[in-house]
Amino acid sequence: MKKIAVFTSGGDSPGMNACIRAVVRTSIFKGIEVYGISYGYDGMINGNIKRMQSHSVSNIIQRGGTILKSARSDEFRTFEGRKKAYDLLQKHGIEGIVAIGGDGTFTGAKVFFEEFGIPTIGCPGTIDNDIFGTDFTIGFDTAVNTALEAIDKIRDTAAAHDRIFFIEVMGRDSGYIALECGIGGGAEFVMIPETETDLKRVVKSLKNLRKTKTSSIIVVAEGDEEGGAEEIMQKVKEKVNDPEKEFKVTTLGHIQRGGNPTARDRVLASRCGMAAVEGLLEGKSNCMAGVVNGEVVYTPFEDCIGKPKQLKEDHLKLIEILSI
Ligand SMILES: Nc1ncnc2c1ncn2[C@@H]1O[C@H](COP(=O)(O)OP(=O)(O)OP(=O)(O)O)[C@@H](O)[C@H]1O
Ligand SMILES: O=P(O)(O)OC[C@H]1O[C@](O)(CO)[C@@H](O)[C@@H]1O
Repeated sequence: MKKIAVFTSGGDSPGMNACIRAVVRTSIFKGIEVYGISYGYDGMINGNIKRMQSHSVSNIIQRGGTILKSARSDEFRTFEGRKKAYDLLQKHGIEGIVAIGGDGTFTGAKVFFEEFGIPTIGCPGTIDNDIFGTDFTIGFDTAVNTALEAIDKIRDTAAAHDRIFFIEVMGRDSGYIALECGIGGGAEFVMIPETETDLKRVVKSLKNLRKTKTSSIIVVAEGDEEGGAEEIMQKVKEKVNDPEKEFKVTTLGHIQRGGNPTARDRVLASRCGMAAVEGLLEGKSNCMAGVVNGEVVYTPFEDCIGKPKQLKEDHLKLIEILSI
């Protein structure tokens, strides 16, 4: 293999740059040419591709976002779009691809590999941590710490004014961020898409609030089946029906996707990026390089996408027991 390409796709995540850097520098170390595709699959279709050198990735390890930009591409979902992407890669003589992104990115990569056969390895770049085959995804640790910092600050006001705060964190289909910062932020309740939300229990607890505590922090993953934080707050407020109790909502939003990656994310990104290039050179394909129990592991895309990543039962129990 003499030429490979790397791109980032789906939602950006802190650590993607560290991963790009690892892919570029490992390739150069191994004596192969490396190309960067900008704007994910759209860039692959439109020919947004350029050769990268070691200096192309200087001074980026500490930066959030992605120097290769990211996009969600509708055209790549069509066979015609993917054919255009294949023709473009052929034109440049690309023999292997590193795809940095989430489960959608890997779904696209799997379809593309099955149709056109260009060897592809993924790196798990998403804040959601919802990918099977890696204990953590690149960006998750940073996102959780950002959310946690915000929750700590909100807690000051909650405590000072005896308020009930519903804090919405990201996670369209996944409760990992909510659960982790709910534990770390000492939340009374965490509402996530993976488990049934029992609003009656929340209402009962808030009705009795003054007997035990004076304020409350409730973390809501945006994809909870009962709705977002605003909708859930309205439902709960109506049932609690107590004008003495003050309800507030804060939506953290994209603040969670930005910022300098933590040490954990930089190291994970560097390991996955290097492993992706090494995997391609060893003949691996149609799989993701992740880290499980401290070791690099290659997991077929099929499993990364198809197998659910189980939330830890003891994490759910922690919230219930420690918030009494
Ligand atoms: N079934 C599919 N066929 C072809 N391409 C797909 C398919 N599913 C997803 N893709 C491509 O992958 C891109 C990225 O997917 P998506 O928008 O779901 O983000 P993601 O990789 O899951 O990242 P995040 O977890 O941050 O949202 C899509 O915009 C689309 O171009
Ligand atoms: O920035 P966008 O395209 O609105 O995407 C937001 C989504 O991206 C994620 O951050 C990562 O998949 C989700 O948690 C969130 O719902």
